[in-house]
Amino acid sequence: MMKYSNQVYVFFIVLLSSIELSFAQSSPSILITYHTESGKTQTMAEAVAKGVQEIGNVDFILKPISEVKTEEILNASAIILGSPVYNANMTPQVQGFINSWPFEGRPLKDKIGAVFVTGGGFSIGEEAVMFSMIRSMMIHGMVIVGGDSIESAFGASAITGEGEYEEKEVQDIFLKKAEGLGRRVGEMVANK
Ligand SMILES: Cc1cc2nc3c(=O)[nH]c(=O)nc-3n(C[C@H](O)[C@H](O)[C@H](O)COP(=O)(O)O)c2cc1C
Repeated sequence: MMKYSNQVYVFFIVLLSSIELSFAQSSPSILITYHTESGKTQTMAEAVAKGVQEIGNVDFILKPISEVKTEEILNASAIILGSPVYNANMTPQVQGFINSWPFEGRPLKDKIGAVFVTGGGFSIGEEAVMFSMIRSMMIHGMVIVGGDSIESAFGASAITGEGEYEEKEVQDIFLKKAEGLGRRVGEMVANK
């Protein structure tokens, strides 16, 4: 009898350690989230996710801001946030989303933050919106990361409605910036 009770004891110890180990080894995750009305910002978000996927061992959640749960914000090692440009501002939905982030005790402090935007035209708000989102992330104590090229230094942006970009899908030149942003954040999270 004594022999069996020792075996049961050992079995439970092994079981508990493996549960503990699997929690300790759970891979870091990135929350990629966005607001979109006509799909352009979602297309950029998908390109960001493609970049993250290129880095193994980093999970990600890709969903619109309206579907994000507070635990997903709290559990993420990095948040990559996208907004269309509305009158040279982030959309009210994105601002409302940031305003809803938990602040007491600064639980977002030291998480990585990165941004992407789509705007109709050149220099009519896209960089201002990136900085506006970055400023809000910094209020939460987040550490900001830009894209992987000089052309995406502050984040990834796409022009969707002016000149040769009018009435077209989001062009490759912009999708590459979004992919590079995802890859860079993915690398940083994987090595954190
Ligand atoms: C109400 C409104 C205001 C806008 N204001 C601007 C603006 O100030 N600057 C700009 O570059 N684009 C502006 N746009 C264009 C959008 O930013 C652009 O079409 C964007 O790619 C839409 O993103 P979505 O397809 O993800 O909804 C505006 C669009 C709307 C509907």
